[in-house]
Amino acid sequence: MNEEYGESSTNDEEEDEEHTNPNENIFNGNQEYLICDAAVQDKLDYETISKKYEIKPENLKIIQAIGEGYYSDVHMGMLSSPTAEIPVAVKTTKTKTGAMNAEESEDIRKRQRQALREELGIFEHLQSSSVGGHENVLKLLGAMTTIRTEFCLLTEYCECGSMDRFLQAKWKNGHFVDELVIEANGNEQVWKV
Ligand SMILES: Nc1ncnc2c1ncn2[C@@H]1O[C@H](COP(=O)(O)OP(=O)(O)OP(=O)(O)O)[C@@H](O)[C@H]1O
Repeated sequence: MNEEYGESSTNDEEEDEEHTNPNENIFNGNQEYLICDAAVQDKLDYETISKKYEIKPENLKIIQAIGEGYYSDVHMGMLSSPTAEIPVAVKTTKTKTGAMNAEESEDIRKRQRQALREELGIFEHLQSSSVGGHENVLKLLGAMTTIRTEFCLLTEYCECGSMDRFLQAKWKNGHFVDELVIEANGNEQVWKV
């Protein structure tokens, strides 16, 4: 998405509400847009990181929560493209900040957005042709960086979840060794589970 947003009202109470239903909190049409006279630091909070990856909110449908990290909640969603619906993992700031008050809550969310912004930068770099990209590197499929309440990054959805848990489960079941095979891939040999 690469739109110029006009001024809109900012409701601090709304922003600091702790929601119990994750799907209610994100992408619920409750958007906050760029305030033109915001401090420079605040403006940075809304700047488009990458025009190439920016998507429109209406093209993303959140389906269900699938995990959480230290800085983020992760949902499975469907991204609409002109030709297809693509399953994606959607990483957002956390629904519950655990903050004691509104100010603290916004501070925490700012740090979470910063962490996601940095992650997005790394992802973008890894996709680039100069680095080469790789079939085993998670693909970045989109991002929303200009709407504070909908800040998120979208990657391809991995049906088996996180690799560490997947491998640990295999190890515990004793399946790990049996399922490892080497496949010839041109001149290279690649491990396949
Ligand atoms: N692309 C994906 N496909 C499927 N599940 C995912 C995907 N990305 C994340 N998850 C799920 O969400 C969980 C947390 O995501 P992730 O591992 O990215 O967080 P983290 O790196 O630990 O968090 P943070 O960056 O906030 O510290 C994972 O353990 C996994 O279950």
